[in-house]
Amino acid sequence: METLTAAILPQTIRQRPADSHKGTYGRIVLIGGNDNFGGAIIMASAAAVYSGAGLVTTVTAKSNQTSLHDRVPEAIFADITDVSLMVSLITAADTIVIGPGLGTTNQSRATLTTAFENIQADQRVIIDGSAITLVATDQLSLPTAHLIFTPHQMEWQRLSGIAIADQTPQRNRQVVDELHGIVVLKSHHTEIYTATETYRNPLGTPAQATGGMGDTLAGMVGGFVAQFANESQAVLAAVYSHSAIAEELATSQYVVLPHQIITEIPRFMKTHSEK
Ligand SMILES: NC(=O)C1=CN([C@@H]2O[C@H](COP(=O)(O)OP(=O)(O)OC[C@H]3O[C@@H](n4cnc5c(N)ncnc54)[C@H](O)[C@@H]3O)[C@@H](O)[C@H]2O)[C@@H](O)CC1
Ligand SMILES: Nc1ncnc2c1ncn2[C@@H]1O[C@H](COP(=O)(O)OP(=O)(O)O)[C@@H](O)[C@H]1O
Ligand SMILES: [Mg+2]
Repeated sequence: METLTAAILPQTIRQRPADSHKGTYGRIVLIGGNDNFGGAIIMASAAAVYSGAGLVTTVTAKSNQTSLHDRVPEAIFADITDVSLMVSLITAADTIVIGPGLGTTNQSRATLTTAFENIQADQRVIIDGSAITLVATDQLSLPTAHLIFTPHQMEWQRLSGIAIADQTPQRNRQVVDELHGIVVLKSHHTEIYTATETYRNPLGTPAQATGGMGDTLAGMVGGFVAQFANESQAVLAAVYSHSAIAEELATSQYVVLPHQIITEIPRFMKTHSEK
């Protein structure tokens, strides 16, 4: 297992060409946030915007519209019950993040199934939170695409069938190979399984143990893969940045809140970008 270092940052976070525009930096659609979990998709959306994604659309419950626009005016809102709109947004996207706050009701299941049916092979898809739980409990068939799963240990137990105590790199790798995607297995020592390598994130702090921290990471992963060509590097750089920012804040804070990490992303990326 390789240990991630800060070297991943300038390798991944490139200088922006002068003749670029928002279309250069990815069209990303985030799907999730029921009436109760609106905060999850708002944090994910904000993280994608602050990571530099070019155009961000959030497909969520109507009850979240005002809060979304208040917190993240850069994001476009779409009503999650408007199925034909969601399908057209998915069709036009480069990157899709699905699951933060989606919930596990019949409505959540219908949204996930429709999304999966309309995903295309060249798209990058981050599957997080409730979407992982639904794939596991309903044994949904996965779309053919560039899949990136971001489970915490309990979600990985549901998806892989491996009990938390038995989640060794060897056992995890067998399931990762069957999933045909990148897996970010989140814990106090997050591991990232790419097609060929396994990495350990040396950073992170218990100050991060608060709801919404993973929703924020899902949005960052989405924002990074939407912009940076090398998908594995983009995932590694997002994971590293999320924890590095948290560690910086934790030097003077007992707890680090997800929205505080989000606010710091543009400064952190500038400091650690390609020189
Ligand atoms: N403000 C919001 O709207 C929030 C919404 N959330 C959403 O709530 C839905 C359910 O997700 P949850 O993760 O809360 O619930 P889950 O039921 O999927 O997982 C939480 C359970 O897993 C256990 N667990 C074991 N190892 C863990 C580990 N390493 N990290 C985290 N938990 C571990 C916890 O103790 C807890 O019992 C998701 O869609 C998620 O996105 C949460 O992110 C919390 C914040
Ligand atoms: N003790 C800890 N040390 C380091 N990182 C942690 C710790 N606790 C939580 N985290 C990080 O916080 C995030 C939690 O993700 P998750 O459980 O999905 O949160 P949520 O779904 O509430 O947003 C992960 O990135 C995890 O690595
Ligand atoms: Mg989560």
